[in-house]
Amino acid sequence: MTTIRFGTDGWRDIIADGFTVENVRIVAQAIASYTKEIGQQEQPVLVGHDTRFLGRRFAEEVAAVLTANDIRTYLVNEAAPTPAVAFGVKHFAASGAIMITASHNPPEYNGIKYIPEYAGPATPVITQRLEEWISETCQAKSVRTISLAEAKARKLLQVIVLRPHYEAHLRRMVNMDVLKNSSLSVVVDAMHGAGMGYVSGFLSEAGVKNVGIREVPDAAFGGDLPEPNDKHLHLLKKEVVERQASLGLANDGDADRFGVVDRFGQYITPNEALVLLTYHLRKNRGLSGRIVRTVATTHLLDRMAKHYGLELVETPVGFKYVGEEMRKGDVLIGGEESGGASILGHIPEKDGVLINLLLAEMCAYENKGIDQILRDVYEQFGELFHTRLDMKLPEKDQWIQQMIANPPALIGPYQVLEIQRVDGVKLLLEEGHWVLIRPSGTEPLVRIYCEATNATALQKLQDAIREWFLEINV
Ligand SMILES: O=P(O)(O)OC[C@H]1O[C@H](O)[C@H](O)[C@@H](O)[C@@H]1O
Repeated sequence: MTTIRFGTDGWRDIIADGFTVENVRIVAQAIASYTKEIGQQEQPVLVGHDTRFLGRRFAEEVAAVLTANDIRTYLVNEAAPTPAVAFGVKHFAASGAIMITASHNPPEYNGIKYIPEYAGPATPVITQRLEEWISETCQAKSVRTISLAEAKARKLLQVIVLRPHYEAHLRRMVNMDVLKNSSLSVVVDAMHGAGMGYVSGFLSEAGVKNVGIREVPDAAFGGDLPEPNDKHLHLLKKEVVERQASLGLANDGDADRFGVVDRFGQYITPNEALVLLTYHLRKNRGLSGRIVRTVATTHLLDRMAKHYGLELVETPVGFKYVGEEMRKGDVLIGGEESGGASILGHIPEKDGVLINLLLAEMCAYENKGIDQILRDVYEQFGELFHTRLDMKLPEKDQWIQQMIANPPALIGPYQVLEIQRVDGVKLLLEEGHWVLIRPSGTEPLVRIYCEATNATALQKLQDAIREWFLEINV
């Protein structure tokens, strides 16, 4: 039997290999046992799924196990974004939610995210306890399950409509009037995921000219990955340019991540989007609070925090850590380099739908293209240059451990001034450049992030790093 592990953000495995009905039932049973252990069995549990292959079927299997354990189960009536399901946890005062999704992974994957009662990603303490319950469930072979008909007859199962509640909340978070009066035209790319119709529907309601692409469910994701990054947004780039739109907005498979393209079809990185949003929330919305970013996220946010007199908090990679800070309160924006963010007044979970709408709102407020606003930001705060290398190394763990224990004293011509070990190893260099080396928690990769205060320095850092790998023949 394959081991079920909760990685950076839930359990993911290949459908019919590790991700089987049997294993899904085991995870559901473990969550049922955990829910009872923490005394929350009287509250309902939400069950949602995205557009992946067999998503509905797996969600029903989960519901059958929860109800067999006498836990009231609210099964979401259709494919839904992870942030909508997380919002539903708060809205329905649930003890938590089980979301069937493998986020932006390839189509052959599916997975489970557990969202506890605070409506954000499960903390490592919780996932560790779940893993313990999983192994106990396997040993004791203690999975309970009943038919959905019986669950309904015993009034334990209810199919719920979630979307209007989440949309009502979005209307409170986004300034519809500003959008209404704008001359924006947007292309929205749902990448065949659960975000279908959410961003485009909201924009239409606000009277913003927009067109949706890849807004039909496709478990094969059109032969692409539902990952809204530079590599996978070629269609959106093309459509934005061809239609002479002012903005392109995308979401990943479960719509917790965002992706942005400017009017020239140029990709806007999540680091840039975070900087833009911070600027917008301060300048146009007059909001205040702490800025939370992961170790891998741009230090331009630090400059902005300093300028605005706001506290900056750094966390390890993973929105579970950002969310944890948000739960302490007073966070203006929490975000990460991989395309996740949330803001003040929202749930402590990354929400690609909300972020996309806020970026459109920003363009409407400023009456400018996102590229122009970015230039304004750079004029005021200076520009930083960043990149990420994802490396497949044969001896990954050994290499990383060595790097963490004995990092180099020099990277290219730049001396290491400070070593931090919050997540992997982060080397703060001369002139304000930095390099972070860490193992991915979701893929068998080493991630190397670099940020420099000028483009030449970034190139020198990248060259130096490539040389390390030439030495070990990768
Ligand atoms: O770099 P990794 O460990 O692979 O994690 C990358 C990302 O994975 C998931 O999407 C998490 O939700 C994110 O919070 C995290 O940033």
